[in-house]
Amino acid sequence: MPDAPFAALFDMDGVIVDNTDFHINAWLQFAQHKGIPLTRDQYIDHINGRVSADAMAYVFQRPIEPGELIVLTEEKEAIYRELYRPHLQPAPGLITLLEALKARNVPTAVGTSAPMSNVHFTLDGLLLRPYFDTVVDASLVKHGKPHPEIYLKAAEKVGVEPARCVVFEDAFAGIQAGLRAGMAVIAVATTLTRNELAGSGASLIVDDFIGLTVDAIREVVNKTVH
Ligand SMILES: O=P(O)(O)OC[C@H]1O[C@@H](O)[C@H](O)[C@@H](O)[C@@H]1O
Repeated sequence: MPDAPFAALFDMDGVIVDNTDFHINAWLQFAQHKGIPLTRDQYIDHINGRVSADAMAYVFQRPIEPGELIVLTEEKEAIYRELYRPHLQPAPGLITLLEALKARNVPTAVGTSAPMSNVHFTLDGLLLRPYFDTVVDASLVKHGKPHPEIYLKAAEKVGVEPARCVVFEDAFAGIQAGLRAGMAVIAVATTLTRNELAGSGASLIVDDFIGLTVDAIREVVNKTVH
C-alpha cells in the first residue's frame, strides 16, 4: 500500500531561522524609541509569533489604523533586519530535511505572521523559496495566530486536508493555531525550552531539524488523534 500523503507546514521566524533574540532586541529598541516600556516576558506572552497588527495593538495599547500600521511595522522590521542580517542562516538540518521532503514529493508551505518584506528577506536571502510550494504571510489573512486561518489557508493552497498536515512551530500562538486547524504539531525548542513546551499540545518536541526523517514526520501525522 502506498504511503498516505501528508503536507509539512513551516512557521518562519524561530523555525526556518533561529532568530528570536534578534526580534526581541528589535522590539525592545523600537518600544524604547517610542518611550514605551517593554520586557522580554511581555514579548513571549503577547508578541511572539503574532501578526504585527496584534503585536502593535498590544505595545501601544490601542488598535492601530492600517496606514499607521504599515509605517510602524516597517520601522520595527527595519531594525530587526539590520540586527539579524549578518547572522542570517537556515536552522540546523533544515535544508537536508527540505531536500528529503522534495525527493519524496511531500507538499511544503510556509505559514508566517511576518510581513512580506521579512518573508523576502528570509526566504530569498537564504535561497529557500524553491523548497516551498506556497507561502502564506500576514497580508493574506484576516486573523493572525493563534487563529488557525494561516495554516488552514496553507493546507488549502497545497491541497492537503488539515488532518494530514503537520505544523513546525516555536511559539505558543503558532502551536495553538496548528492545533485549532486540526493539525499535528512538532514544536521546535528555539524560543521556548523543552520544559516550557511540554504542556503545549505538540506531538513531538525537537531542538532543530538534524536527524529528522520524512518517515518520522509521517509517523507523527499518522499517530496524531484529532
Ligand atoms: O514567522 P512567525 O513565527 O509566524 O512570526 C513572525 C513574527 O514573529 C514575531 O515573533 C516577531 O516579533 C514578529 O516581528 C514577526 O513578524
